[in-house]
Amino acid sequence: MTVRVGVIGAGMIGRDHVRRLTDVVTGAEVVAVTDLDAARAGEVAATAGARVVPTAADLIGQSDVDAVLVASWGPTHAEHVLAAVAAGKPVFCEKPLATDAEDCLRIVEAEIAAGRRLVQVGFMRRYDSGYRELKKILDAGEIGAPLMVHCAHRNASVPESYHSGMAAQDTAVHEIDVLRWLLDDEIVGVQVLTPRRTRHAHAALRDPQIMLFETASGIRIDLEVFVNCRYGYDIQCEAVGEKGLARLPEPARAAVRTAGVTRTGVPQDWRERFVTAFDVEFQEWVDAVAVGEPPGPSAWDGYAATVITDATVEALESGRIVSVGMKDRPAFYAGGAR
Ligand SMILES: NC(=O)C1=CN([C@@H]2O[C@H](COP(=O)(O)OP(=O)(O)OC[C@H]3O[C@@H](n4cnc5c(N)ncnc54)[C@H](O)[C@@H]3O)[C@@H](O)[C@H]2O)C=CC1
Ligand SMILES: O=C1[C@@H](O)[C@H](O)[C@@H](O)[C@H](O)[C@H]1O
Repeated sequence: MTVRVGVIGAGMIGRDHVRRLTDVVTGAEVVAVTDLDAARAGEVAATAGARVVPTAADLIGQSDVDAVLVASWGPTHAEHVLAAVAAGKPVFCEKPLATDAEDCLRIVEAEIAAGRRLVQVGFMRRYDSGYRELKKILDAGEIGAPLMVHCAHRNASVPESYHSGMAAQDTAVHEIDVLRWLLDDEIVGVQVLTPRRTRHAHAALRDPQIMLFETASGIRIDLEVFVNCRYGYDIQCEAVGEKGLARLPEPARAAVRTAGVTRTGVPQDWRERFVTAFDVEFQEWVDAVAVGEPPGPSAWDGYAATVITDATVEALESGRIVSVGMKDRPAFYAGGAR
């Protein structure tokens, strides 16, 4: 079966996912695209031989749209996801599931009422081969019980519109999700430390930040978020356990030796670093939709990520240790932080 996809949002990532669904993934076809900017929608639709539809509501209602991809601005996600669930259609929503925890809960409730898993949130790191290798090592108990995890998330630079809260909401949200999944544990508390500010950050931006998370079982996680590091896009993760440690592999790159030095390139942005993870993420989503299986990261994971990022922003603003106030996980989403 070919999964016919309708796409809401034809901006930077929407355009890239249309290319992926058209040229990389098998078993999918983009049939309709909508964007507030009709010209942009037209341009992107043309690359896939799809048609332009005026609004998101129209697109979700099209009879030949089997599944929906939401790649519009974060504050619009909840409305589109709720409409897709109401129509009984599988929906892939780029992160965040919603910018507000209450909206995330509304989606959770709607999905439970629908009686089957329809929502997948775009946490692509769970599809990265390096993170998957780490997960296998941890699950097999090779390093013993994990005690600490040291992480870094560095971007070369960010636009002027990026504000201090986005370090959690837009950037650390990926670690928050992947660490819940890796450790099969819940984050229960957070503190944020602010070192000396880099002179490359614009005046109102706290950069870098050190986020300290504690899990329910007592694992301590330190995460450096540094979004003006200048040298490239760099993701680090090292789990230390009772009898060893496991470190996320560097992306494979040739080492060049010349003029007395060895050098290995650093990816320049997240698209380059996680391109294969995105490809695998979409192939697995399409395969799951085609056979009616439950998709990947759930609406519950989207809710958890938003609650934890909210607590992280509060910790940054207050300077205090903040407890994460998460509801109990419904049985519908049983199976750990997956
Ligand atoms: N998984 C990842 O690593 C990444 C995820 N994202 C997420 O993807 C989403 C989109 O980000 P970008 O592509 O960078 O933004 P963008 O601003 O480049 O594109 C968003 C597009 O959505 C359209 N749009 C907004 N509201 C709409 C609505 N109600 N109906 C139809 N179209 C609408 C806008 O006109 C724009 O063309 C965000 O939620 C962002 O957090 C973005 C970058 C990386
Ligand atoms: O999702 C992403 C961006 O929105 C965010 O701004 C970056 O910091 C992340 O590395 C990237 O994966």
